[in-house]
Amino acid sequence: MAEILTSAQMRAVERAAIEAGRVSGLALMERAGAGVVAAILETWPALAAAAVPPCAVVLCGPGNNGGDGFVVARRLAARGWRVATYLLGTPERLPPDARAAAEAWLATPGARALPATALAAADAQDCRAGVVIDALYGIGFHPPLPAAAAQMLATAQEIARAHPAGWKRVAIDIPSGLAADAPPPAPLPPGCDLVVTFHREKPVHAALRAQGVPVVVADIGL
Ligand SMILES: NC(=O)C1=CN([C@@H]2O[C@H](COP(=O)(O)OP(=O)(O)OC[C@H]3O[C@@H](n4cnc5c(N)ncnc54)[C@H](O)[C@@H]3O)[C@@H](O)[C@H]2O)[C@H](O)CC1
Ligand SMILES: [K+]
Repeated sequence: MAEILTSAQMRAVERAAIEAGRVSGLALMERAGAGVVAAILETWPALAAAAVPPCAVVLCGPGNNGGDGFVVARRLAARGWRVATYLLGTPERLPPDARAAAEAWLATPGARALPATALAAADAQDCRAGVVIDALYGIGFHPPLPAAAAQMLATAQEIARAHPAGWKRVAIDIPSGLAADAPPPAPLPPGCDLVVTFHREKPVHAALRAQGVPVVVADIGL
């Protein structure tokens, strides 16, 4: 049974690797984003093989979880997907690694990088298959969930419900609104179809799996 790390232990592992010069925060973010994309394509091969490029709606939060979302957006767009990101906050206030990831995404030709207030379920009605990606909050989250974030997650559920056969809901690291180090409330808030975390599971993941939520642990070289 792989060990479970608390959020503080995870940060310590990350910090030690960065301070030892083995890796940068931005490289970890890039590996995290690549791990999320790999998990999506392995979980739903039909999306990878779709004749019509799938869509991705990426909800990006104010921190490095949001930064992971920008890496995922850029990598899916590079595979020909139709991608739009919605940022809760402003690029200027992102932490450095997330800002760099946002700028790399913004430099992508045709990148649709929108504010959170622009998110509407109608955005995706002409797209029959894709993923809604929750990159709002990860291990840095402490309840309660801000109303603006809750509204984005509710819209994401509407998008996925519009084409239930084709749209999947993916949470980066942790479904936003849940604390990393505590068991989630029962019943869970509106679900997600896949959670992709990094390096090791945190306490919340064991409980999510016990409630039937698939959890993939992506190796990010730590
Ligand atoms: N740990 C690793 O090895 C890696 C982590 N990555 C990703 O980074 C996030 C953690 O990022 P962080 O910036 O610390 O926090 P979040 O993005 O989870 O949260 C953003 C920000 O939001 C603020 N906040 C927290 N709770 C609330 C609240 N209730 N209301 C409003 N605002 C809130 C708080 O200030 C946070 O800083 C991790 O999950 C991974 O996705 C790396 O990319 C890869 C390696
Ligand atoms: K998340």
